[in-house]
Amino acid sequence: MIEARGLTKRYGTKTAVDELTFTVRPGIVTGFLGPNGAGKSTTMRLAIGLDRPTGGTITINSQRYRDFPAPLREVGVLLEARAIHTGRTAYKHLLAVAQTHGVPRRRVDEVLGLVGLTEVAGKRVGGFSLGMGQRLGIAQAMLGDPGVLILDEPVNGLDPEGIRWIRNLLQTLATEGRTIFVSSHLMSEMAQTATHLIVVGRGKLIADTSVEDFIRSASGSAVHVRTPHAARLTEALEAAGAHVTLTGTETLDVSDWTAAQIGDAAFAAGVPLHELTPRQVSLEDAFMDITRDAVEYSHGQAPSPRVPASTAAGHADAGANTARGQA
Ligand SMILES: Nc1ncnc2c1ncn2[C@@H]1O[C@H](COP(=O)(O)OP(=O)(O)OP(=O)(O)O)[C@@H](O)[C@H]1O
Repeated sequence: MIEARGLTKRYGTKTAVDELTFTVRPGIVTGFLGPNGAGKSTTMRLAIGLDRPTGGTITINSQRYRDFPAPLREVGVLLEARAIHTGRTAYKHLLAVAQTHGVPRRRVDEVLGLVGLTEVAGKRVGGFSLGMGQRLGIAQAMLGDPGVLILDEPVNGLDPEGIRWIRNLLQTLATEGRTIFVSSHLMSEMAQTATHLIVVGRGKLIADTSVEDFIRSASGSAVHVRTPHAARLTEALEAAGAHVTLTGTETLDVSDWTAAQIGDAAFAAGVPLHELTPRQVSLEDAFMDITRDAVEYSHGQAPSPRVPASTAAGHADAGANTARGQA
């Protein structure tokens, strides 16, 4: 279990992590999602003691990382930028790490087998492809057979086969009861790997939700309606139980009703319609929508008018602990 409570990290005037509170539970893969610069790497670095928080705490199994007598046995870590001695063979590299942490030699063979590198164990790491390098990084993280894994963008730059492999491995390791915390800036990737999502933007918590809830709300449809009598139609639809968002003087969005139902209700209320357009929202769109403010801020652009599609309403429903209001 990983627990962040009011976790804050400032670099000068820059707040990289801003009062983050979340819990990463064992037995499932938890995705840590956010656009570039959202504070994911910083949070992970704080978790493993590579940096000290300006405020708040982050603990692993109720302890700070630096208080573990044998951290390798508690937490396996794969950070984005890895420093590996490229002249060494994969076997020698892992053996060197194992020996400095009191891990028996046979465990090196085990982790090489686990990540499918047994055949190339005698090859120099310098000649490894990106995918092989990632496998080696994961082998190293697994050396101490830790109950917690923290992986920063492990599928970055991998081919589809490599992505599928990591995905299956993480799910298997989670099923064994481990805590798996894995960052990414791609929603579609996380949707297929993780069970739970923690979404950050500009260092703040945006959503803490199950992937299932996120998908259910994001893929819900909305219908865009234009009518010269928007207020009257809203009243009629709401009286009939529809969820309506007025988006302009003549426009509204209706979620969870079909275009036919809305058309019939408008006809019954004697309201003319000028437009009736169903909209489907993709997962990636939903993610872009909830992190849009954070991305715009980091690019220094003025906020554009929000497209009030079903994602906005969907997001509000998406998580048990949706925290957009604080962002
Ligand atoms: N050592 C540092 N000094 C100053 N600013 C930093 C430092 N480390 C990170 N930052 C800033 O903190 C913010 C969060 O960075 P971080 O690398 O944690 O984000 P991220 O979500 O991991 O992004 P990415 O996906 O691009 O790696 C960024 O604006 C970054 O420029």
